[in-house]
Amino acid sequence: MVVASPTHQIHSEKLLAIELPTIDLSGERSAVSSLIVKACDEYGFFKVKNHGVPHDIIAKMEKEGFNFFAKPFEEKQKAELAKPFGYGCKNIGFKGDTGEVEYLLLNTNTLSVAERSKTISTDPANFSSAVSAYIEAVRELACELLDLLAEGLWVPDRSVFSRLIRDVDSDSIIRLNHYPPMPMLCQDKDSSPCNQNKVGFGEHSDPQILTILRSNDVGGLQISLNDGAWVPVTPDPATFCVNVGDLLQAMTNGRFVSVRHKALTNSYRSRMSMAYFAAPPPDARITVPPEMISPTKPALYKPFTWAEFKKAAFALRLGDSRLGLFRMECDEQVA
Ligand SMILES: C=C1C[C@]23C[C@@]1(O)CC[C@H]2[C@@]12CC[C@H](O)[C@@](C)(C(=O)O1)[C@H]2[C@@H]3C(=O)O
Ligand SMILES: O=C(O)CCC(=O)C(=O)O
Ligand SMILES: [Fe+2]
Repeated sequence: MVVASPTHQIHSEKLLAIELPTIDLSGERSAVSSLIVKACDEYGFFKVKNHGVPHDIIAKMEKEGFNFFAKPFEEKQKAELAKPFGYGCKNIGFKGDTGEVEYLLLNTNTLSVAERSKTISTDPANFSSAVSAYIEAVRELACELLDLLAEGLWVPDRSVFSRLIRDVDSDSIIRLNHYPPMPMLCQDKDSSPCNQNKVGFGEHSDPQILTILRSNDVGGLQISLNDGAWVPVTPDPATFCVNVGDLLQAMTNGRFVSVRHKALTNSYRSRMSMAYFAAPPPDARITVPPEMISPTKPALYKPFTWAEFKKAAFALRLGDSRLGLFRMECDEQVA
């Protein structure tokens, strides 16, 4: 993991101005797989370009997202479905977390998208086809990245991770977040500068295997380094931002870390992000490839299913750490 270097500090904001690695997926395969492993080792976050997701598919999805969030609140509320799916505003999860965000959370199953579209759009067929095309393309990207990761880790079973996402019963989800512009907070007129953006989506790690995120050209995403410093991620609509989730941390026996991140609002401009959370089927057992366990690196986590992990995750607050409950030495009852 990266440690904050004082030379990178912007003193007035106490933020670091370092850039995440951007990996060109059109490069030579073994070089690309090594770079991805390096980025996961060092940051847990990286960007990808030449990712193969067609521009028109992204543009259609973004248009549907912006159209939806531009509707009057009463209209959007019609898409409030069984929690956690559907439209949500300010409330995140079941445990009282809040933020300056509104969102649409959908299961990625094609039939489910088609059904949900009826309450989301006045042109459900169009909405459904845009979302399904985006999900399919981003799922392919997630699978390719997971295969490259397995290759870079020298795991002989190259589809050990991607198989879980390709499964028809995969529990992957898609989330569209909209952060309306929010004037900055001024805490103390006389002493401190007015430089505090409001929290849109509070500090957390993503519970799934891998997250593939993109946003419009408005900044807001920040990631936490292991010394507690926050690093803003420069928005770049030409790339996808990829991050390790809790399950990938478990499946690499703690080698890759599911890095905590948060999203702040912008003072002047609307920000929209679209996140694909790649997850296995509920009954999938989360195991570590045998090559990643040795007498010097004994298994860190107890075996568990995604359903068990998800149940534990959704019973916790947004910022709580969940993997700790599944560590070998933890005696707490989690099932
Ligand atoms: C407070 C919560 C919201 C969340 C479920 C949880 O109990 C803890 C994890 C949260 C998170 C973060 C990443 C994704 O945005 C999300 C959909 C997920 O799978 O885990 C959210 C959950 C949510 O918003 O329901
Ligand atoms: O909006 C963002 O950039 C981050 C959103 C996020 O972390 C999430 O939806 O889990
Ligand atoms: Fe997240």
